Amino acid sequence: MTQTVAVLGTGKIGEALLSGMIRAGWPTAHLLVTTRRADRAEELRTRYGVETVTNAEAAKRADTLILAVKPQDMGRLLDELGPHVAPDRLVVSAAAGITTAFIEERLPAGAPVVRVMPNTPVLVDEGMSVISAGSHATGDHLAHTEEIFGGVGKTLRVPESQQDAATALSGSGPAYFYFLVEAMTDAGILLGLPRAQAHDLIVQAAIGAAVMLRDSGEHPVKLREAVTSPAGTTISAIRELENHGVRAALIAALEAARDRSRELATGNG
Ligand SMILES: NC(=O)C1=CN([C@@H]2O[C@H](COP(=O)(O)OP(=O)(O)OC[C@H]3O[C@@H](n4cnc5c(N)ncnc54)[C@H](OP(=O)(O)O)[C@@H]3O)[C@@H](O)[C@H]2O)C=CC1
Ligand SMILES: O=C(O)[C@@H]1CCC=N1
Repeated sequence: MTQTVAVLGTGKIGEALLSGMIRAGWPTAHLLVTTRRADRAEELRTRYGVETVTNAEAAKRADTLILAVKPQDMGRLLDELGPHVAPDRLVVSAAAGITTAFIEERLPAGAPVVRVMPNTPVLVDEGMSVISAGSHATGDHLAHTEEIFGGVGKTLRVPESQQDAATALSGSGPAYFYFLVEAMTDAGILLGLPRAQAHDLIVQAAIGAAVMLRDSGEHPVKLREAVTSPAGTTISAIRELENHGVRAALIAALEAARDRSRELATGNG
């Protein structure tokens, strides 16, 4: 029997997941969504043909509840949900920083909780979802979570102690690549190329590089060396990247993201 899944807080990541589940063949009759605003509910009904309900109704009717509100809204949502969640319901949180312990404290004793950090490429079925079990979640709960998120990309199980780091790398990860593309497109403008052409060149270089990274099995250093001819163009660029501390900047940036995820654990932000 198909289980019913509810997405609570259907914003950017909630909608990305919802659309992916529908693409993966999840029957819309077994999907529920909740929103804070009526106009957003209307938009989702029209776009996906899914039923929109209150959080309390979702808690009563769905077998699995996916919480996709901001970390700062999680405490309030759980206060509203807590009394309506039966102990056999699986609660999956996609919120950055929020621990399974934070959620468990606000649900009936023994409720199974799974923490997941997805990323926006779930929209194109190339997501990465990092999954950790709370203290009452079983192998079956993890497998069910993988079934949902595996339909829109890869999944990886990690101990919850690694979730803040995973959030810094893969939850936020796409943003760093968009930032690089934006900056490199600006460089193309400086070098005199039309913006559209600069954009296309950089995006195709990014796609080509990403596919080679994924499919060649080669270490990134090897792939970079193959581009870097003696006394050539690439090494001149690499020297500037090193001179400007780009490697150190990336390490510091991801450390800051990891620290911010830890701060969000309190739900106060
Ligand atoms: N964006 C991303 O790339 C990723 C985000 N996440 C996590 O996903 C969560 C959501 O992020 P994101 O989608 O970007 O944020 P959004 O603000 O786009 O989505 C959150 C949605 O939840 C709604 N909401 C808030 N409170 C309630 C409530 N009580 N009942 C129903 N709906 C509610 C908000 O409504 P309203 O519009 O009225 O505010 C909003 O539409 C965050 O916890 C984030 O850490 C995880 C991985 C990646
Ligand atoms: O920026 C954020 O907090 C969310 C979590 C990971 C990606 N976006």
